[in-house]
Amino acid sequence: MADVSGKDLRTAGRRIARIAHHLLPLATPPPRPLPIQRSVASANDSYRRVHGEVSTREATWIPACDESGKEYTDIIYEKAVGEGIAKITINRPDRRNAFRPNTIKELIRAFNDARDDSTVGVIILTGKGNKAFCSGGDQALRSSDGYADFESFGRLNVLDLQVQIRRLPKPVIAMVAGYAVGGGHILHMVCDLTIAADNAVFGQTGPKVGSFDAGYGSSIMSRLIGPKKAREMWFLCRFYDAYEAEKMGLVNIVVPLERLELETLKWCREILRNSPTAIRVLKSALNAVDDGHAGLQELGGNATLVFYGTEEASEGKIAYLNHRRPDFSKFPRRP
Ligand SMILES: CC(C)(COP(=O)(O)OP(=O)(O)OC[C@H]1O[C@@H](n2cnc3c(N)ncnc32)[C@H](O)[C@@H]1OP(=O)(O)O)[C@@H](O)C(=O)NCCC(=O)NCCSC(=O)c1cc(O)c2ccccc2c1O
Repeated sequence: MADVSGKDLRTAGRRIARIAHHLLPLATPPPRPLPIQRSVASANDSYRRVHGEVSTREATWIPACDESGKEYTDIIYEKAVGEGIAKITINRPDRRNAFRPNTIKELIRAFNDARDDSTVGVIILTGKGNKAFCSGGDQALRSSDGYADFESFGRLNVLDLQVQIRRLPKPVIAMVAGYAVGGGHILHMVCDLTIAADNAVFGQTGPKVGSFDAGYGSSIMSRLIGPKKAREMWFLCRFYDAYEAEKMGLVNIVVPLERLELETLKWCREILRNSPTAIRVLKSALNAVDDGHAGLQELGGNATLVFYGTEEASEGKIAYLNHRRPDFSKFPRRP
């Protein structure tokens, strides 16, 4: 039997007592919990003491571009100075920010840039002006095979954009003033969060104008608001105000129009205080089931990405490069 000193026994005793304290039912009844409101408030207070207030000041936006160096005509792409926030604005206000294929191509370029820019942690998607976030596909350009602007064939390239937003490893926040309808409503739904102004209006119009989105536009909506409400929204094509949308779970918060950007910035800054890797993995985890194999692939890719940073993964690579057997013996096989 191994030698066990009195000190070892005392240390073990203290450890057992500490663990038991967490596991056993308490002999005396626990103190009554604080009313929920007060305990949340005091938790928030202590968070604030350590981290400080989240700033609600305006951002300084500067124009951004992507590596193609091409000008944008249908969108405005900006980054906030020193903040890690990118803002992408659909800029066709005279058409209620309806998108044409070129708009989508520009959006895809800007989102790609924001994804690859490691100084960017959160992306805001919005529409120019207060009347609309986006009114969907430009119906004047609709042809028998999609939407066509400068080309002789049609496209439904907004579907690529939807997938891009879902897979983008950074939170995308829809900042909605005015109408988010048709394909514009689907765009806000595929974003991670939606901050709505009190003048926001949400709805599908497809069946009214001879269209439908049977992809994310249906499945994600059903997830967000439930199958019955999703049927109501698609079959009746009614519009809903911001508060109804909030009640349905379509939006995270409704704020006065004049506070829309400041509130959105506050949410961005609060997210940016948190671990980017945790957020990245959580976004893919939250999408994984709904996105099927593609969702698992995204989540799995994140696991590999994190694993590559470990000594265990490096051992495999170094052994290969040095033409020797890898020695994984020192790495724990955790329970
Ligand atoms: C959004 C509105 C409710 C706003 O009404 P309001 O009264 O405020 O403004 P006006 O109606 O006067 O509009 C001002 C001006 O903008 C033009 N406009 C607005 N929206 C569009 C649009 N989507 N396309 C083209 N033009 C638009 C409007 O004509 C006016 O111009 P004037 O020259 O006449 O002054 C209201 O505008 C509205 O209901 N808009 C239409 C909404 C709509 O039906 N959108 C299309 C749904 S289908 C879709 O988006 C879609 C796109 C895809 O890429 C898909 C891909 C794959 C599957 C499905 C897809 C899909 O369904």
